[in-house]
Amino acid sequence: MNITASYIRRNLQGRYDPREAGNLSRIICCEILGQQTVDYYLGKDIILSVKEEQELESILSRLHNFEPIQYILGEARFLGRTFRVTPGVLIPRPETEELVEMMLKELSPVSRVLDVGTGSGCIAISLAKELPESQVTAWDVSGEALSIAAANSKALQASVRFEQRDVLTYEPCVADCYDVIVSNPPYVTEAEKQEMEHNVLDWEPSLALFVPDTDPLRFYRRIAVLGLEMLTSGGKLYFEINRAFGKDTVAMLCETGYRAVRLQKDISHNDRFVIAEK
Ligand SMILES: C[S@@+](CC[C@H](N)C(=O)[O-])C[C@H]1O[C@@H](n2cnc3c(N)ncnc32)[C@H](O)[C@@H]1O
Repeated sequence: MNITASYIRRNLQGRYDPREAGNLSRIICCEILGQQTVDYYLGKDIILSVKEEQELESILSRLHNFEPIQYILGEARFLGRTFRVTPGVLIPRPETEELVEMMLKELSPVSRVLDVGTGSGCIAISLAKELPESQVTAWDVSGEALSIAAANSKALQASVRFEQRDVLTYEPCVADCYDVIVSNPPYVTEAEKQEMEHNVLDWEPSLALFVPDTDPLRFYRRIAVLGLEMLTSGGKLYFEINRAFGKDTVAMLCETGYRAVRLQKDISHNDRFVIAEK
């Protein structure tokens, strides 16, 4: 193992488990310090300039504070594309990639799609890129998230209309007509905070994460009600959900009048997606 990689691993010992420390060491050496991956795995040493040594110390101190590596890099990968991320937006998750992959298999190529709570824009932009004949609109209440999403859209040359909307208070108008509404809204209950890792709790935006214990389905219920007005007949809802509330979400959608409601598991066998038809 190269000297820098073993120094990084030793430095992160106790803060990260050995597998994660190894992964971080590879990312730092290859993606930040510019070492070729093959040289990294061959254990070749890197000669660091004084500036690079200082940069390495700064990265290690940020990692000691549990800052996610994606915020340190300033980017995250989602379905083969690179998205800019800052602590103003949620870091896109693999489960959300699964949601988009499922949608790409099921959606008509010419769809009017609304993404509620777009964050980095990962869902909306991926759909717009993969379904270029569709019209994609994306809402978020956070101005900071919208400006990052818009920058990502521009960098990836996607066509997405971004609108600042609070879905909890928004009243639809006649122009709101969609074939599909997708959302990965905040869904972590306050009670679940205790089980969360520092890198999420201390760094990712609370606005993107939490819902009150007393009303864990608040976003899903509101979007379902809006969907009754804003979806075309046969239009679909696609939700990413908290694995603890699959059955409750299905029951709520059936009571609200949706049909063909299905609950799907993610790759880790957790209840993770709910799809419904108006
Ligand atoms: C879990 S994040 C999802 C971000 C992104 N769609 C993803 O999958 O990575 C939820 C998003 O909902 C937004 N949000 C929170 N409250 C909202 C509200 N009342 N109206 C609209 N968006 C809201 C947050 O700002 C955040 O960007």
